[in-house]
Amino acid sequence: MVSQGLSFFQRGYTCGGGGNLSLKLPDGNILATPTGSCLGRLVEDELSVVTLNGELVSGKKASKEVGFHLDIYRSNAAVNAVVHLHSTYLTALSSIDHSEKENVIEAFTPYYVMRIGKLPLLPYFRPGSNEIGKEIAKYTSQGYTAVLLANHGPVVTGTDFINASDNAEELEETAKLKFLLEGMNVRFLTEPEKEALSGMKS
Ligand SMILES: O=C(O)[C@@H](O)C(=O)COP(=O)(O)O
Ligand SMILES: [Zn+2]
Repeated sequence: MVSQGLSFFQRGYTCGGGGNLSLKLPDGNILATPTGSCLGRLVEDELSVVTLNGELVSGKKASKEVGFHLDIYRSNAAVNAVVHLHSTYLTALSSIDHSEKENVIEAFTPYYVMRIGKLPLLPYFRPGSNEIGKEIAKYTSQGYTAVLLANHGPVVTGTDFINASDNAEELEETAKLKFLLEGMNVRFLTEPEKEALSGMKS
């Protein structure tokens, strides 16, 4: 988590104190980034360990978003890691008033289909609000890999921490491509092409 946080930071996927990370430990507790921490300067001994009910076991006070991380774990047993970033292109996308909110990135690459598939836009909530987790869980319980919090940024899950990180990076690059392709005659994947990729989850 420390090295991946630094990698996210160095490659511009996060800056300042934005974003938070968590993963499920073998004993069922959750390792999370402390509140106010910069992902580029995480300290191993300071990482927070909390129970699935949110009680602090060790380390510093956990992220103010640890509640939504826990709601996600409780919503879907296949999720073993959560990555929340304020990455530039996804945060820009989250700040557009989309009329269609069930999926704000129509697929134009197979990698997006294999890792994410659909990206719902959730309403705006104050960061740290208890309501965020309830809204996200409506989607993660159905198997969605990622959601976008309006005027805030992405929340991305994975079967393990590397998978969640790779999913978050692929999603940010897809959003970047979407903006690069703005106004161009994009060829979107057809339904049969998307169906042929189902079961090819990365
Ligand atoms: O946007 C926010 O304030 C939080 O969602 C966030 O990204 C950082 O909060 P902490 O994890 O509590 O530092
Ligand atoms: Zn945030």
